[in-house]
Amino acid sequence: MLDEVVLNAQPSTDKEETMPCFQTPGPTLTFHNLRYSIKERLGMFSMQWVEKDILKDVSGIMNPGMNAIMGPTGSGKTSLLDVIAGRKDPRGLKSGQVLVDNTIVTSDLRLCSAYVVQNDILMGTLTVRENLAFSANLRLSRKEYSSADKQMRVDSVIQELGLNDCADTKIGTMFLRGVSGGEKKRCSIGMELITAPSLLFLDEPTTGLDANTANSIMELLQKLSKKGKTVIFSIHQPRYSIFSQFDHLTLINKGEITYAGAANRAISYFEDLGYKCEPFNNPADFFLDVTNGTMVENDNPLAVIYRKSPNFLNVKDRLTHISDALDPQVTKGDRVGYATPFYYQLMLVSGRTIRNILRNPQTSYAQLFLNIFFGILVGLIYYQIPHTLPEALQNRTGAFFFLVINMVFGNLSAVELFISERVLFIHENSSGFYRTSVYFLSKVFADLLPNRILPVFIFSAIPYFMMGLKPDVEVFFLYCVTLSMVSLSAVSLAFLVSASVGSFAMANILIALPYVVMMVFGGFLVNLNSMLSWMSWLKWASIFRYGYNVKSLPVTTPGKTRMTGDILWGFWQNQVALTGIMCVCLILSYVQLRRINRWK
Ligand SMILES: Nc1ncnc2c1ncn2[C@@H]1O[C@H](COP(=O)(O)OP(=O)(O)OP(=O)(O)O)[C@@H](O)[C@H]1O
Repeated sequence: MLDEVVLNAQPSTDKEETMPCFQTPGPTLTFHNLRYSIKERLGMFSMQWVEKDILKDVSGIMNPGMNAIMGPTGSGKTSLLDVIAGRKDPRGLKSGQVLVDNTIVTSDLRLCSAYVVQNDILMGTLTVRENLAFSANLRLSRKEYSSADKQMRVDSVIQELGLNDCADTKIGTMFLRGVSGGEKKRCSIGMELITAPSLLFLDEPTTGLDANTANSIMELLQKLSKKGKTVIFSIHQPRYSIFSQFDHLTLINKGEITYAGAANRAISYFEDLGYKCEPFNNPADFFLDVTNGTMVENDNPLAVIYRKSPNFLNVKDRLTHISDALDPQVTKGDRVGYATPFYYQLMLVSGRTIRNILRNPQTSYAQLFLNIFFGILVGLIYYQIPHTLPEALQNRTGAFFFLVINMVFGNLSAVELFISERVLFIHENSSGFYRTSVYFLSKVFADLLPNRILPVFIFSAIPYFMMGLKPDVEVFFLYCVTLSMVSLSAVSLAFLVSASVGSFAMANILIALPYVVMMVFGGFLVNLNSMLSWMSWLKWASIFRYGYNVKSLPVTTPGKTRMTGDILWGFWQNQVALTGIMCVCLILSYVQLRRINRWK
């Protein structure tokens, strides 16, 4: 289904037909008296919090064209961009409003606006065309766009962004060299242009790129702006050729605006204040030097001067007119829904997950190899278990404990399941690609189940026959079911940990703890009846215990081939308990995914 847009089609040559997405005129974005603050702890162990303003009473107007937000490191340019793009936690916004074409904007605008993040977030195992097709299929409504329309949109974006040469090259991963940095950035911009946005936000689009690539990215943005789009971006210290492409410049320092107006009038503004830009000095460097040089402790004299300047008074005047005409009942951004239905999203996201596993199979191979290796090892150690006591009992107990340990600890790799894609999920989910439930179910159906069940069956079969357990299909099946359930419960717990934390180090610590506690309460290392009663309840949560209980099933009893009702009843009780653990972990994982902080 990922191929809903036919991926290898030739780019259309009809210019008029392929460019409709770049014709919509951009809106005017205004922001009034924005004050944004964050809470900081007074000291590392302090219970007291202080509020720190990172945007202080900031107002401005951004028209269609190239709107740059510039300032020194930590000045608040990304924060300003995020607040006006609806990406920053709305709880921090203490006052002010953002309007798009004189209509109040809610933070749900992020679901339907275009925002290119600083670090390109793309699926590395997919090609440029496949990534763009993924965006088109999910973000363009099926009612309004046929497959051919979507394909045409992908082709036109590839053409417009000059991505023809690398359209069928993979983006690249840790193991795979892919497209260049500039091509990756173009592809990230293309992911957003697919929806034909008239308003485009970009966070530091040139950071990490060499001078020529940075220049070509900015030329591309300028081309878009010339077609009427409102392009708003933060940028740190651009070279002159880039600076000269700006239409509007907002200079910010310590959360306050020190200049806002036409970019080509900024030098004369500062020269009027007595700062001289040397003939060969880069204006961007000059502005940062002036800004940094005038800061006196917490005073920001340039911001004070700006607030008295005709530029600011003019902005204020226009903003007052807009405010007066405002209808507070009308908002943009609420009732924003997804462009595609649930089942369709599930097919596309699952398809991408499977494709990603197939193209990046190292972990799956390692998992399979480990299972086969341990299967043979267990089979050799406990080869043809004798039927006489005490060897029969000791070896069978040891063998089953070993099997269950492998089932549980063999799934440690599952903690990376979600962490490795966390940033991608947050970006796509908050940009309105798909629902959280879709992502969660795609992981369960396309990753968790197939990746964990197939190796378990291979692993289980090898030692079963080597150990000389009961040659009975029914018993073998029940034995495999138990080990699969042990594996799935252990994976679900790993998935819960993976969904709850953002770093591998934390996840490894958090998963090791319950696994070890469960092992202790598994019934092999300690007699559970002789334990302190207030501790012994932990046995009910032990995956090891329920898995280990299977040991009574496949015993070769000469002359007795059927299982008694008691044994079967005990067997199903264990399966119900394992299913319960699995379901609880999966439900909690889903809750954790929903709780992830999507704000910047
Ligand atoms: N969520 C947050 N939590 C804590 N501090 C924050 C948060 N967001 C922003 N800040 C602080 O606000 C200030 C402005 O940050 P911001 O990222 O907007 O600056 P910037 O100008 O974009 O810097 P840079 O060029 O280094 O990216 C910084 O001191 C930063 O530490």
